[in-house]
Amino acid sequence: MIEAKNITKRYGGKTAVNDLSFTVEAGRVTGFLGPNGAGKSTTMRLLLGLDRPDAGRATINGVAYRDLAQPMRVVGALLEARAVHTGRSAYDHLLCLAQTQGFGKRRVQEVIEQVGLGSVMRKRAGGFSLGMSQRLGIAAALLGDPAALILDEPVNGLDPEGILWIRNLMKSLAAEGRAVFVSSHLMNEMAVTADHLIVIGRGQLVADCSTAEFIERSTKQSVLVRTPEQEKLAGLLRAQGATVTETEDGLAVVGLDAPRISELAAAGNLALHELSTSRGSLEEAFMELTKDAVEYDAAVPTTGGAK
Ligand SMILES: Nc1ncnc2c1ncn2[C@@H]1O[C@H](COP(=O)(O)OP(=O)(O)OP(=O)(O)O)[C@@H](O)[C@H]1O
Repeated sequence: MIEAKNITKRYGGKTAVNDLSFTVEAGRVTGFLGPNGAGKSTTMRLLLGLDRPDAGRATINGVAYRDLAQPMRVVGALLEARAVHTGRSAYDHLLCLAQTQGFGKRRVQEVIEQVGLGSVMRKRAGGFSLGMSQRLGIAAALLGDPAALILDEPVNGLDPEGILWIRNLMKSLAAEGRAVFVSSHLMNEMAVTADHLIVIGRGQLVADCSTAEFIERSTKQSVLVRTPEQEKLAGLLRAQGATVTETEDGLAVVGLDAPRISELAAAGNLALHELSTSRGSLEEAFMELTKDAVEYDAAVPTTGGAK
């Protein structure tokens, strides 16, 4: 379990992370979302002991990273895949890392196979594509068979095949009982990958809830209605408290669901030519939510995790 308790980090006059608390539970993928500059990388660096918080405490399985006797056995991290730039082969790079922690050649071979780099393991890692570098970075993170993983924007710059691969890997690592904490600024990607979401804006917590709950609460449902009697129906629906907008496609109705609209139309003897329900874009909801962290601080559920 990864835990941040009231962590704050300032750089000069800039507060990058502001009194942030959350828990990343084992056995699920927790998405860490926020627009660029929200403080995601800083938070991950604080969790990994690469920076010291000005206030608060970050722990992994109850212990601060710097106090872990064998950190790679507890938490694996992918921060900057390109940081792997090296003249060494992928195999030698991993072997060096492994030896610092007392892992053998067999473990190196295992993680190489796990990330699909078997055929290129003798090639110079410096010449790897971004996708291959990401795989190598993940192999390094997995070396110690850690209970927790911290991955900063692992899908950035990857092709669709690479994105799918990382998505499935994260899910399977969580299914094995690990705590998987993954940052992204892409809401749609996290919606299909994460079980739980922690959303920050301007260094502050904006939401901490299940992905399903986030989607349910954040996107407005609207119903498109086509009828030859547009004005009459619009009047009927407004009288029931719905917000009705006349668009080129028909009436866009918010505040009443499709069954209720059809009942009201039937009662009013009005024909319906189309009735379809849609949800607003998740990406739009996310941008709206994070555009002003303070304004939206209390607007979204913070169930489970925020302590
Ligand atoms: N070493 C530093 N010195 C000064 N300011 C910093 C430093 N590191 C981060 N910041 C500032 O802190 C804020 C949070 O940055 P951070 O990189 O954590 O955000 P992020 O959510 O990871 O964004 P991105 O997705 O763009 O990486 C930004 O305003 C950034 O400019």
